[in-house]
Amino acid sequence: MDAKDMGEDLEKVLVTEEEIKTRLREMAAEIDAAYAGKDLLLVGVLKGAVMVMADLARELHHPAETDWMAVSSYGAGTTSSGVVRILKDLDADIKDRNVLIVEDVIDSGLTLSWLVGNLKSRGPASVEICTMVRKPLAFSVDLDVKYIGFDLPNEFIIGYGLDYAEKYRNLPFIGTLAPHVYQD
Ligand SMILES: O=P(O)(O)OC[C@H]1O[C@H](OP(=O)(O)OP(=O)(O)O)[C@H](O)[C@@H]1O
Ligand code: HPA
Repeated sequence: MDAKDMGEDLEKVLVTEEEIKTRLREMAAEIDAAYAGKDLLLVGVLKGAVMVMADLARELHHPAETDWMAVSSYGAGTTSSGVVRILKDLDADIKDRNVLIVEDVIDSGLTLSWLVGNLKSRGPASVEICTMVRKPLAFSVDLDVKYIGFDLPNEFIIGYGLDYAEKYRNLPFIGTLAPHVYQD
């Protein structure tokens, strides 16, 4: 799917496919340097992080392992409920392991603050966060985010894993939707 398939539904492109690729390469280089000679487990948060995980993992030289969690924090709408439930837990035991959480977006920060607390309670050697997008609301939450693709304004975004009612995850760029889509 691409911009031309969106017709009138696309408002604007905020981050192009090329910009995402370039930034991912830079982030992968930082992660390679930080974890050189160390164990590394990438933990993707389903479903949004699928694209970031797939592309980031392939940019890494590190033989990192991957695992997945599914948590529910958003319903079908566009605001966080703040209530987080584990829908699918990790397969791996993370005791004494270096965990790097991979996310598509940190918005209110509620999902990640809960997840970091949950993972830290399992006795890992370290827990860090890598996200493609961070939004300004997350500044009000005490979250140390080591690797950030892009800081974007407080608008609802779609593409590159990010959905509106499960659609538009398969866009190669990050953008916003025309207002009529929400009203239809
Ligand atoms: O910082 P927050 O306000 O908590 O929002 C961030 C969370 O919201 C999105 O997931 P979502 O619940 O939409 O599920 P999805 O990844 O399956 O789309 C995103 O992938 C993060 O996990
Ligand atoms: O802006 C967003 N878009 C899609 N999913 C999201 N989950 C949190 N914020 C967003």
